[in-house]
Amino acid sequence: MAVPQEHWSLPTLTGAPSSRAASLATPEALAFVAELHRRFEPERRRLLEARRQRQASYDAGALPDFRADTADIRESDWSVAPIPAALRDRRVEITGPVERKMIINALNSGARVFMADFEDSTTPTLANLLDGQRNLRDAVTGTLEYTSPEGRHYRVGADPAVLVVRPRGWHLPEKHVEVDGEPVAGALFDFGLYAFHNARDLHARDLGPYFYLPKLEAMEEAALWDAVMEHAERALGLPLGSMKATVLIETLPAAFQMDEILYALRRRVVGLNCGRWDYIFSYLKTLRAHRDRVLPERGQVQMTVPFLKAYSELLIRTCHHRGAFAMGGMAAQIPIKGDEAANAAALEKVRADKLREVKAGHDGTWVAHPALVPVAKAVFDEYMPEPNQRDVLREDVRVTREELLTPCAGTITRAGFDNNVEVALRYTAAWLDGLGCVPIHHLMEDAATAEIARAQLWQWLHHGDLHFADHAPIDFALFDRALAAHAHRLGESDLPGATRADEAAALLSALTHADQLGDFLTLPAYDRID
Ligand SMILES: CC(=O)SCCNC(=O)CCNC(=O)[C@H](O)C(C)(C)COP(=O)(O)OP(=O)(O)OC[C@H]1O[C@@H](n2cnc3c(N)ncnc32)[C@H](O)[C@@H]1OP(=O)(O)O
Ligand SMILES: O=CC(=O)O
Ligand SMILES: [Mg+2]
Repeated sequence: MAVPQEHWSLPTLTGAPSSRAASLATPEALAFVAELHRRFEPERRRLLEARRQRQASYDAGALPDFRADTADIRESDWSVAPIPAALRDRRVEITGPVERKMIINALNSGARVFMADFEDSTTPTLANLLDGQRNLRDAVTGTLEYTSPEGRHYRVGADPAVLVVRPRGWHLPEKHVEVDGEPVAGALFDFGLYAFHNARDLHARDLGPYFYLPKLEAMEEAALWDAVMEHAERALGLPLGSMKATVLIETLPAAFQMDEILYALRRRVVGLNCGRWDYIFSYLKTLRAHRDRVLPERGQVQMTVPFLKAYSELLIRTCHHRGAFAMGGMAAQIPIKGDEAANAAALEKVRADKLREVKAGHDGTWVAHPALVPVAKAVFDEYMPEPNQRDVLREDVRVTREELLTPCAGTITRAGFDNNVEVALRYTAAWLDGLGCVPIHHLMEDAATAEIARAQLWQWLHHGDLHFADHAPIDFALFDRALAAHAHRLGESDLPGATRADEAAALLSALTHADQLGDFLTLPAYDRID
């Protein structure tokens, strides 16, 4: 409930970040965040409630569809605003958490863009968030340097990647900052602090500020971001539309509203991105009650399967018809040290993924590691000699509702089940320990990929009648045994999260045994940090 203005209190920050980091949470910056909260929190809550209602209808048997009330947006002729020069060539974008050394490495990686991530790859401890904001501020002012414990010195070189920041999604609270007795939204905290400190400097240099917007489910959620940015532009004295956004299409409901999301943000949107991992998670979550739409184990759900191919092609067609960029996504493979053959095979998988993307018409792609920049760049340089390929309209693409909703064929193996248990556990434990992205069996695992593992386990166990490829039933006893074994092994190891193994196992057990699939792993996990 809105608090009357005469009772407004000053925002409070709890917790004990380092003084250097806390120097960014100034009274003025927090007042800026508080103003965002007071203006936009009611609408954020309304939109989260709309998500719950839509999900209830899917649980009752309905299926997502293109909206009747927005047909005119899909059918009429309009384009997004002109793209700023700094973002006209986005062939390779590197992503990573907002950790100091990694930011420097990412900016120096040779990628055109660096997406600094407060979402899938960052655990939102107060220290991570404020250190991250500090690091980004230093990057913007050109003072970002780092000396490692081994004495290696890092500084940003000439021609760094263009900085794009991904704040948290609409669903996450920021419990360390309260306004009128309520926690602010994580999204508004991340966006607000970054914009407050950096927007004017970046704008003065024609470098932004630029944002990636995660996990949207409807055009109204995009419209809320547009209103937030408009307010911030006015408050900071920037021209309207100067804050630019690229939107991840990484939920199943959003795939039915690509035109609408572009339209809602048309003053400032630069493109859409195929956030494949959250998209698969969202497919599982949205259709969790639909026994006929269960997916095979996650290793078999590749971008080449029909429902994912349809989603990526629809994204390319939609973006290019509106003058926007159609960004590809993240291959999960990362370099493998000490095994040349395995490393070559991993790089070849990345190369094949990028080749598929550039040939389909994507204007650029994501990589998770600096060593993958040259791999992706070589493919895009060869097949996309111009800065982008927005002129490839993909008129041939016609995607139906059923194509987006039809699951791919495949199986569930015991190894796939066990891998889901291991990844969900190890990732959750690392996340609780403050590490939001970790390598597991030579794959990048972050909040999105771990959610797939967790959601699959829930779905396979709760349908109750599913079997492994060898016909053995999938049951809770097996899950409990696998979880206990992995928790023991992790606890005995020196892997990330080892000290949080039991806590992570208890959380996963509760989430997996619960009658309802929890919306996000990171929500109950957030109660266990700081
Ligand atoms: C689904 C999605 O949302 S995808 C987007 C979110 N996910 C990400 O952004 C993934 C980012 N990637 C990472 O976090 C890491 O690459 C990991 C965790 C997967 C692997 O990390 P590591 O095992 O530490 O990698 P590795 O040891 O090979 O690193 C070698 C060097 O590259 C650096 N590096 C690795 N990944 C990155 C990155 N994404 N950005 C910048 N530098 C990086 C390391 O800091 C290290 O630097 P150093 O040699 O100066 O010490
Ligand atoms: O954010 C990206 C994804 O794949 O999820
Ligand atoms: Mg994601």
